[in-house]
Amino acid sequence: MGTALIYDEEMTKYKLLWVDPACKIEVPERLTVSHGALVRNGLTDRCICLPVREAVDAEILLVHSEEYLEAVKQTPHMTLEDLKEFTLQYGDVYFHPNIYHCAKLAVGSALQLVDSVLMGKVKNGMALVRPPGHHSMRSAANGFCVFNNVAIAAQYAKQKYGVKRILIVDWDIHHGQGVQYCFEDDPSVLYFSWHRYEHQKFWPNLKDSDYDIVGKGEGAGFNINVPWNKVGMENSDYLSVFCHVLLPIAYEFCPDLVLVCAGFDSAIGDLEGEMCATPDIFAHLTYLLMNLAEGKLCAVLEGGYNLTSLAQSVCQTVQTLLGDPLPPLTNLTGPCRSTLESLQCVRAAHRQHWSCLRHAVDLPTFEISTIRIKSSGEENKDEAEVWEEQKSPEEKIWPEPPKRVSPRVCSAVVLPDGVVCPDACERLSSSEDLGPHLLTLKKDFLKDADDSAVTALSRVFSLIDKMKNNEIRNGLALVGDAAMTMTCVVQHVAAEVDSRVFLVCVGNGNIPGHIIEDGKTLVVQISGEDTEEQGSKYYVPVCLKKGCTDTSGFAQAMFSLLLPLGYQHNPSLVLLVRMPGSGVCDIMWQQLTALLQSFAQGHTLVLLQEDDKACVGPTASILLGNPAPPLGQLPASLKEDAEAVERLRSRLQADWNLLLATGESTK
Ligand SMILES: CC(O)(O)CCCCCNCCCN
Ligand SMILES: [Zn+2]
Repeated sequence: MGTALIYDEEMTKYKLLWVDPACKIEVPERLTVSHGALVRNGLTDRCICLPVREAVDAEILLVHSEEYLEAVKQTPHMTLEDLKEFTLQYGDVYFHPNIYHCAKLAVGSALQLVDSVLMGKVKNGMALVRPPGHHSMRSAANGFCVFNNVAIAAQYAKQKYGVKRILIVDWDIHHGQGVQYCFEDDPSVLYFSWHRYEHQKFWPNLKDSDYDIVGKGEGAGFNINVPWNKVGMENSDYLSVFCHVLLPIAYEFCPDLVLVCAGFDSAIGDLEGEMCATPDIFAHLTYLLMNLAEGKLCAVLEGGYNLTSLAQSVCQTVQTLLGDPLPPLTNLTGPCRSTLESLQCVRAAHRQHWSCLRHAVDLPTFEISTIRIKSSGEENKDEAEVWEEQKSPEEKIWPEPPKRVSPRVCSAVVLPDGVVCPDACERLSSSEDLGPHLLTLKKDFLKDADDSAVTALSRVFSLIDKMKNNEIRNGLALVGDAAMTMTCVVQHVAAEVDSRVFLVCVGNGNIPGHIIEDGKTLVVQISGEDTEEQGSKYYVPVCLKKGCTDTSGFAQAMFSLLLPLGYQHNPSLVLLVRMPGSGVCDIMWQQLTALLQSFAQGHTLVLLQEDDKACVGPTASILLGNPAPPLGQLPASLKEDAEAVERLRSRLQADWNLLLATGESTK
C-alpha cells in the first residue's frame, strides 16, 4: 500500500488584501514551494495523488456552530470593507472572497485522506492545505484558521468508521487551542501539542496552553500540553519529549488512528518559532509515530513560514511516509534545562492519568535556564558554534538534509538450507570462498565449529558489507549459535575505523567484556536475569522482574532507555539479537525491530537462533517496512521494573544526556 498526497493549487488562490503585520506571513507561496519541492525531489511521482473535494455543511458542523458557518458563508459576496469589518471580530486571521471555498477544500482534503487510509486504499498520507485549522474554534476563526481541518477529520473518523481511539499529535510551534477545546472532555481523542509559550508571553497567550491543563471530566489525562518556555530548542529537545512523554503515553493509549497537525514553524529559520530543530527531525518524528495504529497516519499541514525550511521539512515527512531510510541525526547534545523543567512538569501533571508515568521520579523544580546540559567533551564549543547560536533567527543557516537513498534490495537473509526465504526477501546463498579474515577468525573463534557455522558466518559478514555499501538496507540471519555469531560480528565491525555498533540483546546470555572496551559498541541487554553486573557506560543491563514477557516493562525500557541511547550513540550498524528462550512476545519483538530502524539509516542486522525459526516471517515483515501490530493498551509496569529503569537512567545520564527526563543537573 502506498502513500497518499493531497494538494490542489486552488488553495493558493486567496491572500491578504490589506496591511496586517500579524497575517502577512501566511502567503500562498507556502503551498507552492512545498508542492514544488515534492515534485522536484520526485516524491509526488511516488505518491498516490488523490483529488481534493469540498467539505459539505454536515461535515463542518461536526465541530463548528451553525451561526459561525452561516456567517462565513456570507464572505464570498462581501466587499473589501465588509471583509475587513468581518475580520475584526476574530484574532490574527484574515478573510478573502475565496477563503471560504479554500477552507472547504482544506477540510475536504483532510477527509479524503482519512477515507483513503481507513478504507485501506493507502497506508498513510499527507494533505498540503491552506488555510490551516488548529486554532479555529466552534464559533470563531483564529490564527489564520477558518475551519478546524484536523478536529473535523477526527470527528468524521469516529462517526463514519466508528474509530474508538484517535491520537492527534500537533508539532506546530503554536498551541492548537481549537483542537484542545473540541476534545477536552473526550477520552477517545488524545491531543498532544508542544508550543512556544514563554510563560504565557507568546501568542495566543493562553493559560489554557500550560502543562497543567490535562483535560476535563472524562477527558482528564487526554490533553497533553508541552510548553517551550525558551526559544532555540533543538533536535535533542524534540526527541526528549517524544521519548519521555509522547511515546510512552501514546503506546499506552494504543490509538486506532494517528492524525498529525503538521506545522513546520517549529523548524529552524522560522521567525514565528525561533527554534533550531533541523528539517530532518521531522523524518524521525513521523517515523516514531508510524508504528502506532498499524501505520495509519494522516498528516495535515498547519503552519510553517520560512519557505526554505518548510519545503525541506515537508519533503522529509513525505519521504518517511514513503518508507525511505531515516537520515542520521548528528550531535544530539541532550535537552536544555528549560526542556527538563517542562518535561518534569508535564510528567508530574499526567502521572495520575497514565500508568507509564506512575513511578516517574520527579524532583523538586529548579530555576529555568537554557544552559545546555554539557555531556563530556562538549565543554569547549568552538567559537564559530557559539557565535552561530547568538545570531538572530532570520540569519540562521543549516545544512541541506542529507540524501536518503533506498538500497536496491531492502532485506537480505541468511538461512540454513530447508528454511523457506520470506517473500520479497533476497536470500544470500552465494557460496563465495572463505575470505582470508575468516580463516583467521576460524582459528581465533571458530576453531571447533563445523564448516556450516563458518559458512554461515561468512554470509553474515557479506550481509554486513552489503549494508556498509548501502546495497541492502537490512538483514536477518538464522544461525546455529546466536551468541557466538554476535561476538564475531561485533569484532568484525569494530575493526573498521568509523564504525559504531548498537547491540541490542534480548534475553539472557553472556556478553563478552572485551566487545565494549573500545567504546564503539554500545550494548543494551534486556533480560529477566538479575545480573549483579552493574554495567558501564557502554553496557546497559536491563533486567525485568518477569523477564521479557512483561510487555509494559519492556516498552518502558524501549522508550526511556533504548531510544535515547540509540540516538545519542548514532550507530552505523544496529545488531539485534534474540537469545534462545528470551520469552519476548512476537509483537513486542516486532515493535522493537521497527523502532530500531530509526538508527543507522535502517542498517539493522537481526540474529535469530535456529530454534526460533518461527520468528523469521514476523521479523522479515518488519524489516521490509510493514508496520508492527499494536501491543494493545498497556497496563502499568511493575514498580520494581520502573525503579530499575530509573536507576539505570540516573546512573547513565551523565554520559548519555538524552536519558534526562527530570531536573537532575549533570555533575
Ligand atoms: C497555523 C499556525 O499555528 O501556524 C498559525 C499561527 C498564527 C500566529 C498568529 N500570530 C502571528 C504574529 C506574527 N508575528
Ligand atoms: Zn503555527
